[in-house]
Amino acid sequence: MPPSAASEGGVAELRAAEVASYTRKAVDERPDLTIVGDAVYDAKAFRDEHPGGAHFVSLFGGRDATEAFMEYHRRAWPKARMSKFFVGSLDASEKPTQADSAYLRLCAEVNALLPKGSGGFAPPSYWLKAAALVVAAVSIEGYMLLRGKTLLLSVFLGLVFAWIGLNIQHDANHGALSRHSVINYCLGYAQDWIGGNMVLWLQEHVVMHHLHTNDVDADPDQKAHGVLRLKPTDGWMPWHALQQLYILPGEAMYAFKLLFLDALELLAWRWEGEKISPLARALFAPAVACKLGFWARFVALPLWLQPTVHTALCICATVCTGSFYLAFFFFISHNFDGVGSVGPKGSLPRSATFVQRQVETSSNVGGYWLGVLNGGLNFQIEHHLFPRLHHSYYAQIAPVVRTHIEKLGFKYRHFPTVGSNLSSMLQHMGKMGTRPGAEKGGKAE
Ligand code: HEM
Repeated sequence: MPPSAASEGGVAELRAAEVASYTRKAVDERPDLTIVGDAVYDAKAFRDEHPGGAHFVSLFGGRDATEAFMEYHRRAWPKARMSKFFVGSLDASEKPTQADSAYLRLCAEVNALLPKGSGGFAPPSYWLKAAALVVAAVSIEGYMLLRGKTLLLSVFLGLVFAWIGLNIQHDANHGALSRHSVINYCLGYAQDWIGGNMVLWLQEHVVMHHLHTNDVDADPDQKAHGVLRLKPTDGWMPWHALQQLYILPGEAMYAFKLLFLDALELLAWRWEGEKISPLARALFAPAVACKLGFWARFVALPLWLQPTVHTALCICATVCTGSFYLAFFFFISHNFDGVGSVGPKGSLPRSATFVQRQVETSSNVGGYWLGVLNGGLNFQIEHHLFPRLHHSYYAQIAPVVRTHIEKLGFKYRHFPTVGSNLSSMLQHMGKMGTRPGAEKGGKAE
């Protein structure tokens, strides 16, 4: 018996009629399905009707999308409207993910602050900034191809790449630029233009990092493979005692992983050991083509035109500058003294509410103008709470968010300057780098 599309009770009626029930493991093996709350939906059928674009739904094929829906739409799941895609219920042995009612109340407050009819998408003035960045990137790169590279321009190009990452690709790949999904989708490829990869970024950032921020097992940004010790659950190695010294140069070196090693992850269709949903496989061929295109355009062509060590150094200068700038700002916003970590032995249990998990694992720094430069990502708390809200609104909503969060009794960290945030990050790295027990004269782990 199909559920009544018009009634909120449709799912309950179906359940009474003994609909199929799925364990989480069964859904994990069925990328065409997705879980929302206590119900299972046909993601493959729904994705082409998704107003935000098929790729976002595809990436959640085989996963639980309860919190993804909540944070990307700022409202409760439209159960009745989705009843035609309902295929069964979550098995009674499983605990359904609950929507966070305090978060939904905050969403209503924030939605009321947005300009009428904007939907929280980019205001017209934003497009001038985006156009200026694209023109700058293309002109500098074109000029250097024709006239030869200089180290200074190469470093500046790296900064422009980073600003494109922060101001264009980031919003586009969170679906926050335009209500027209095709615009977000196309501009999402700005990530490939600057040397990254859109599909890997979506998996790493949208699917994993945003929903599992600072989770000791699930946040890919917290996996440092022994190079760094970021949280108390990581094992200690002697070189961690020096991690405050090598963290900053390491952020520049991260470029080489993004540019080259990521290709291996792409070919294996996974990120940090976590599979990318097979439902999103249509993104594979464009991703490989873009990667090859970047190597041809940015590495092979300049070296073919001017095969010198200087050209190679200039290429490295651009990618290392871009990598440093991006990694620096992301790193200080989730790694600072007193930051929360989620999961067993973390400071927050996974059962903590969505709001608490997002707010206590992130921090803000600076104010409006840093937001203009960095695509609002200095307002990391607002960004983590509302990733599909265009960054130009973050400074405006921040005071309301802060009041709401503090009323809930959660910690809201806002560093006044980049220097104070940096020093807190180094303090955190120093604490994590100290041999566990050493400060009390105890034994190492
Ligand atoms: C992860 C990134 C996602 C983005 C950027 C995104 C974006 C959007 C946008 C722009 C809309 C139309 C405007 C709106 O209704 O707010 C929309 C609607 C919708 N999306 Fe998504 N979406 C995402 C993920 C998902 C997922 C994972 C699901 C569920 C499997 C989902 C289910 C829906 C539904 C059901 C609607 C229609 C809502 C309604 O009419 O009330 N979305 N989405």
